[in-house]
Amino acid sequence: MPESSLRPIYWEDDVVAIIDQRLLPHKRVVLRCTEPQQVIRAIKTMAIRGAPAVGIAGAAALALGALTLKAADPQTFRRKFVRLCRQVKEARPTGNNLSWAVEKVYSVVVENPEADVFQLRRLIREKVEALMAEDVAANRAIGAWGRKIVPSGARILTYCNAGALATADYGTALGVVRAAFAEDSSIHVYTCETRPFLQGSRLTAYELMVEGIPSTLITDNAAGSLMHQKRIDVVVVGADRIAANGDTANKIGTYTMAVLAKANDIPFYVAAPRSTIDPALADGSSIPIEERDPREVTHWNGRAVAPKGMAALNPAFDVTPNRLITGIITEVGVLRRPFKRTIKKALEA
Ligand SMILES: CSC[C@H]1O[C@H](OP(=O)(O)O)[C@H](O)[C@@H]1O
Repeated sequence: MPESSLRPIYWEDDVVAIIDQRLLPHKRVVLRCTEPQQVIRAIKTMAIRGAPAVGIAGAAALALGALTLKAADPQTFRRKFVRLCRQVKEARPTGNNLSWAVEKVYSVVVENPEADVFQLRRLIREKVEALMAEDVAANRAIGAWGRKIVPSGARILTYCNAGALATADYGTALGVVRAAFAEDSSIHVYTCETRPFLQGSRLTAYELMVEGIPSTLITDNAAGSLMHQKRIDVVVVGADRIAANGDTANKIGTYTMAVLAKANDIPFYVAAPRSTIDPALADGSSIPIEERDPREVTHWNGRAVAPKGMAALNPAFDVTPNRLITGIITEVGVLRRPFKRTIKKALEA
């Protein structure tokens, strides 16, 4: 059992335990994975979700693969392992953390050309555990930097779930909230439900209730009205992929929140570790946007909401242009314009 009940993924000896977030907040079911395909399926079905958590899960899938791959010699092991790395990377396309984590784990294999299969298995497992610890440390640092942008008694609007459940623990946007609350119990969080997967009403609300942080659930449609009534002081969201110029992909609807914040002169911050930044992308125009099953829109809990046969669009993310972003809160500081320069500097820190 992990030290924090909100850790979405943890090791039980050589088993990868994953909380099935599709069933939260009312049921806590743990998926116990012994094969990489089980973890890949958990990522695809969003049993585990959240860019950093998906990266950690992808890395854990590789550690399971290293244990279960049938390879009599290191060459066969390496050949099969490369194939598995490609499979894991394809599990979800938008978040940068998945491919980033796979590359980090694969680098262990490349950097140890003389290692035998047993040594590679150990080195890969150690790398995965290090990535988990590094993500938690990064989130706590994001919280420490981020609390400085939260005014005393602030009413914070957040979107989707960028909490402990979306990372290895503690969260990014909710890491900022946790750090601010630790110093100022008068803050108040407004969490958007975040249709259609309801990460806000099911997961963020769950985290805030568990932590005893004053909070209110709102429909996505209510956000603009609250901002217009001057009932929101700052918006803080997570991210799935940040381009070199600061354009940011995040849950569908984030762009709407950014436009509304701009229209109401409310600061809009993105909170993310550097593992979410994709320096190879000059801007957000080429960030791959995952299209998910339209039934996530037309149905809920297996029951039809829309008429039978109704077509539905279900892009899982949108891209917020950097001009709508006040700052990007990372583990090495709050990045401001010009993002191309400050992001480059942050990646070199
Ligand atoms: C810590 S940022 C997590 C990020 O991932 C979420 O997407 P999904 O639930 O589809 O994995 C959302 O965009 C969050 O902001």
